[in-house]
Amino acid sequence: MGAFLSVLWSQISGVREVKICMLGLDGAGKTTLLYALHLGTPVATHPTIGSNVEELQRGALRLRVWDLGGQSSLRPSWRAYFDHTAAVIMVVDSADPGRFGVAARELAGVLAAEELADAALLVYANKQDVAGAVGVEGVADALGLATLLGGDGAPLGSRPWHIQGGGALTRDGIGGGIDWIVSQVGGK
Ligand SMILES: Nc1nc2c(ncn2[C@@H]2O[C@H](COP(=O)(O)OP(=O)(O)OP(=O)(O)O)[C@@H](O)[C@H]2O)c(=O)[nH]1
Ligand SMILES: [Mg+2]
Repeated sequence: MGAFLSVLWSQISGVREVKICMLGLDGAGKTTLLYALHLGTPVATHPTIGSNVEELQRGALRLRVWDLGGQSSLRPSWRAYFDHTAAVIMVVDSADPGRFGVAARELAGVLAAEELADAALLVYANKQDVAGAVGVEGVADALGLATLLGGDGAPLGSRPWHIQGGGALTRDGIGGGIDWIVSQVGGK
């Protein structure tokens, strides 16, 4: 019924709502990124217990962005949010290479969910402002993105994906990441 009303509303108003799930390990910067996008200014954050949700308007698209708490005890509940998700934003702390392996495993688990079979993937290599942070290519390699998503025969098949570097605190690169998502989901 909810989905029916949503389709009806989009036909009447011309505005289409798109669901996005933002996830990643605790402390990666998801909540900071959500509010940098929503408010345009840095906010003080606390570890998220559960989720936050905000809407971003981009032309006729209304992006409903869910920010899911990343502590290990919360990760099993991510899947409850996946239905009807058009795009996933995986936020990675580029200054914490010791946890790239865990992030890669969590990402592989997420993308294996059948609800996300058609979802586009944006990896946001956050905290590029921190001295010694690993660059975008290094993060992509560490997560094994090309191998996981390399097309036919790859463990996770093929789907549109993109990696964007930047900083949620400095707001570098945040617009570019969202523009890419809009380019992927805008025509669907
Ligand atoms: N230097 C730097 N610090 C950042 C950046 N983004 C976030 N932080 C800091 O990282 C810490 C964690 O940020 P959060 O946004 O709360 O992290 P989270 O991913 O939402 O964490 P959980 O809610 O526990 O999953 C905070 O102290 C932020 O200020 C960034 O781009 N650069
Ligand atoms: Mg949070």
